[in-house]
Amino acid sequence: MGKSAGSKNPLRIAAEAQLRAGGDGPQGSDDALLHELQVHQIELEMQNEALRHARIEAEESRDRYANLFDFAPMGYLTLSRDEVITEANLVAAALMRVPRSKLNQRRFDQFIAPQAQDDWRRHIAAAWLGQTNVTLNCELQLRRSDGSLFPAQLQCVVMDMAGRTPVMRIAFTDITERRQAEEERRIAAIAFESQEGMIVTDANGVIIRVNRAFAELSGYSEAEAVGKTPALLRSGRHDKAFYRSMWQSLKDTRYWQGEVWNRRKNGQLYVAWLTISAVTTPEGGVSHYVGAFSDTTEKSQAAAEIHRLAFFDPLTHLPNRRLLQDRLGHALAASSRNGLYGAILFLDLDNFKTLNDTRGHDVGDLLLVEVAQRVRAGLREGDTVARLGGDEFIMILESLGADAEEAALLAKQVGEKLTETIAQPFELGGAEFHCTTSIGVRLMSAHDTVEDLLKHADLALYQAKTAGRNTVRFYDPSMQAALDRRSTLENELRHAIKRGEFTLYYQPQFDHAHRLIGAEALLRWQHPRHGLIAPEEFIPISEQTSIILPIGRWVLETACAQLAAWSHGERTRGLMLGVNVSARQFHQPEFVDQVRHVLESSRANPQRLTFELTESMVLDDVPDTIRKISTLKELGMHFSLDDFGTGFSSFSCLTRLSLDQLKIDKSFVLNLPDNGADAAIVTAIITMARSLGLNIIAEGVETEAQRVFLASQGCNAYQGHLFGRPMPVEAFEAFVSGI
Ligand SMILES: Nc1nc2c(ncn2[C@@H]2O[C@@H]3COP(=O)(O)O[C@H]4[C@@H](O)[C@H](n5cnc6c(=O)[nH]c(N)nc65)O[C@@H]4COP(=O)(O)O[C@H]3[C@H]2O)c(=O)[nH]1
Repeated sequence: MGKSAGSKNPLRIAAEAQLRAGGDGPQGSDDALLHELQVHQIELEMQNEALRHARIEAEESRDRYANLFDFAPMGYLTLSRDEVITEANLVAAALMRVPRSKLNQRRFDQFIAPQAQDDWRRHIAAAWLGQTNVTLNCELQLRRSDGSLFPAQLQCVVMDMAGRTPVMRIAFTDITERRQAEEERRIAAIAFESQEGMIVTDANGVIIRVNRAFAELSGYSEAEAVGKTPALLRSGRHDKAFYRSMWQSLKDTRYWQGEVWNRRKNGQLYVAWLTISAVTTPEGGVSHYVGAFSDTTEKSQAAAEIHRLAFFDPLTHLPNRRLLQDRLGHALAASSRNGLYGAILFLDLDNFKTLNDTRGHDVGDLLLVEVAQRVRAGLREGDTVARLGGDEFIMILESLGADAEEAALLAKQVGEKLTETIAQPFELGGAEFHCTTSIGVRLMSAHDTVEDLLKHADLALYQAKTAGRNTVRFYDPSMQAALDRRSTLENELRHAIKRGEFTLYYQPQFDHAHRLIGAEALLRWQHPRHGLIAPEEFIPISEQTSIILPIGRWVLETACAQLAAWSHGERTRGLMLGVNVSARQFHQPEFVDQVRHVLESSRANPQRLTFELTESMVLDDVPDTIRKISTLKELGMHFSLDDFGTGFSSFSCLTRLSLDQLKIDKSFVLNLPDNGADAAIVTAIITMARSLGLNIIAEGVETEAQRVFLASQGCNAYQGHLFGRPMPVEAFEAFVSGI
């Protein structure tokens, strides 16, 4: 047992020191043994004391660990190799909503959501297979004991148990809040990068963030905007009061929305729909302002444009047919409320087609715009003026009076005022233009319908036109009868040729020395019931329905046959024969061949044949006219321009046409020589014809005074009642023999 002092352990040295301090040292061998025993006793006591201390420390440390284990902010579980929970802390039990005692011995996969089972199997298999003491992280959906689910983050580690079967420790937390926060952040980020421009300012209105749409809409980059205030966008279109009321609303309700005019960086103005919300702190103060705006310029412009296109005529900006019908409906309702008569006026420009055909559609459009302005200016504020299309305008005059006669008188006065205003010369593309109008009027009272009103006003207009134009006419039921007659005539016209109802009349033409030089062939329709019908009644109908083509051919054949017959007569063989050709007939592609064929089969001398063309048909297609005239002239034919002066043929156009003759329209001859304007026109026409080397003939010469004036100006041929009326061939031949 004895040991040398040099190899003594510290415990023994301490025990011996303690014994020495007691004063008893070893004297003999018994004493030495006793001493030794005493030393051992002291050593044992000291060891016991040390062990007691160690145990107390171990117990304290275990309690600390148990507390940490139980109250750590995470759930802790220990799983056996067969995944049974062998240990769980209180937080784990709380998270699973189950008492800790019930958690133990349950399989952990019972707490995994069904849809997460596969994931869990994968993770756990990897964990068992992988290295020990290495942490494996995963996020899984867990299922509480009450069946509710929650997202959790798990850290799993397989612990090496020093020879014993390894266990798995799992630490897990509920990440519901983190997930929600992430989701909200994602939504906020997406919302912030929406199509709307977004601005976030601090409580002082200094911009701290803007989104991409802001940069696109305003033209300012984020760097340019941050640090400034939204005054950067100001257009200057709103006054101080506007912004005052905006701030007041933000102060009162923490919210404002409305339309604002903003200005882009490039100076362009735009309309924006702006919403501003204040972000408040829990204490109730404002921490930020969030503004969202979208450019609504196009939307408001598009809405206005759609409205304009749907209800207004794009040329004159007057209401169109749709809006007119709507307004008429309102006018009728008003009339039934107040018992007052109104009127609708249907206005149509006389000769608009001629202007359009001769001066082009652009000039036609200018006239329509001017007319629209004059009509609008000539009516009261509340009256409606609409354009139906073409040159047709409708006016609604409301509340004219309780008495029909009185209302009719007022409507008539308005109509006459309008015709006067439109009769004032127009300045169109640098040239003066005179225009007249026809107006049909229909009184309007409560029991009328929109359809009837429009139909009757149209009939009245038709009557105004047939009454010689430039007039105002009221609706009269007899107009319907006239229309019926027109459609009957149209039907009958289709059969008139084969029934042999057409005939040609011949009107003589004389030269300045009163020698008969020729005749104009004028068509007549010998109607079985209505007697002789003048061409002005049926030619327009036949032109509209293309019946003019067989009629024109019949006229040509008959006239050529007549020329051929006259070539045998002493007094008739030298006569020229004028034949009217309609536009449709002339412009048909086979016209030249048709003429050639008729000339050949009739054996008429083309040198004696003059085609009378009107100005408007020539101008319809000038190249076609030039081509056809020159081909037919090669056969020896002549060409005369009929109704000259009513159209707008230009000097240069006339020179290109290789005409032989100009015919002064009878409307200019009618008031000669007293009407100064007509006299001036006639003089100008004659001078122009002479300068072009053309013959000139005046038609509609009824008086000697007219003839004398025409002769004094250099006119060298005449046609008119003064010389002879149109007559059937027999009468004409007798007329020729009698000269
Ligand atoms: N107030 C008045 N009138 C006079 C006088 N002298 C002749 N007239 C009329 O003036 C018209 C002259 O014919 P237009 O200008 O070619 O005008 C013609 C012509 O454009 C067209 N027309 C006549 N026959 C034919 C035809 O065969 N084919 C075609 N396409 N049109 C025809 O019908 C129009 C009217 O013919 P009409 O009724 O026969 O009317 C004829 C004739 O009767 C006069 O001194 N005073």
